[in-house]
Amino acid sequence: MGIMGSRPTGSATGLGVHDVAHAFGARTALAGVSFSVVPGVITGLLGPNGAGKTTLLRVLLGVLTPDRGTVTHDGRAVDTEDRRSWGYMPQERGLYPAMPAGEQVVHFGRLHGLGRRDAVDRARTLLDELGLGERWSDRTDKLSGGMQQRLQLATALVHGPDVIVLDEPFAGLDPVAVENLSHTLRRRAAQGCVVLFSSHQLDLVQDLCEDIVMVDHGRTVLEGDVATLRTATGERQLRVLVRTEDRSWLGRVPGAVVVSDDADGLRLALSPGTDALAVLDAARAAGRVEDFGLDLPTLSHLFLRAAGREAS
Ligand SMILES: Nc1ncnc2c1ncn2[C@@H]1O[C@H](COP(=O)(O)OP(=O)(O)OP(=O)(O)O)[C@@H](O)[C@H]1O
Repeated sequence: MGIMGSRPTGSATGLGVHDVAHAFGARTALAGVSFSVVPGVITGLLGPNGAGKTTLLRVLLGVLTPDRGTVTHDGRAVDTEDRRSWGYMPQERGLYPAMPAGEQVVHFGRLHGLGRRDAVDRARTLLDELGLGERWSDRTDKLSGGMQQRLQLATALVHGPDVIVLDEPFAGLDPVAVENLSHTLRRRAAQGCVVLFSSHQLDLVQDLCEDIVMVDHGRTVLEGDVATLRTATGERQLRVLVRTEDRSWLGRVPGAVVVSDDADGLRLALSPGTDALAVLDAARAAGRVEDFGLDLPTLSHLFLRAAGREAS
């Protein structure tokens, strides 16, 4: 049983995944996963390679029929018609290499039934939003990998879907592109869209996700509101750069354990209930403190804990 955050699950609005299980031959990819994605709340489906994320997204999209379980939208079982209106960005690229970037987006808009003028307007707005406005006329295969990824996203968003599902959208992107894509997803969520994406890069997406579903070996190990999950442990880490070789002051602060001690300073794990300011005062009494900060546990840390992999 995983640890659950504060947001109520099983809500009738948004997407619902109910007890989905699937095996490929003898290999169990999903062992009964349930969660919901609330409109307006960016939700990350997180887990290591092979956890079952892509399999789950394929079930959501109806590409794969699971051995067991159902998918609902606003409390109703989803059908092909519903899914056709969604925006989906698969992990593998599906763009026409020789087609110019802008035309590619227009083409997908037309497939969704948009008139040409409307499709062109939306494509222009989207390429500008994704930082590809200057590349409208360039052949798709002349764009960099990260640009093609953003173009793929544009093709998934051109028809203005209210359900957006993305498989590893951040893989291979540089920090600027990550920020750009994050901004686009935040905007869609703020407009009330359902936004679900998968990632194995937990710490890269921890500031973007509001809700998470963490899976491991086809099971949910952690689920809920990120802020609640990160604060709930009561653990903190204190970074302190103190100008002294003396470490004897550490003996006077119970509840602080040294995690690392290097050029960046000391990193101390504070057990729940430890007064971080008292620890900082002890450091200041020992020497000049040039920098300090208090961090919550990272999503990787929470994953390792929840999945019982701390020792590895
Ligand atoms: N078509 C398939 N045939 C056989 N086994 C499969 C197939 N697709 C996935 N699997 C297996 O199911 C499990 C889950 O795979 P899945 O691709 O869903 O993981 P993932 O979480 O998306 O991983 P990654 O982060 O590496 O993309 C793995 O053990 C994988 O080998």
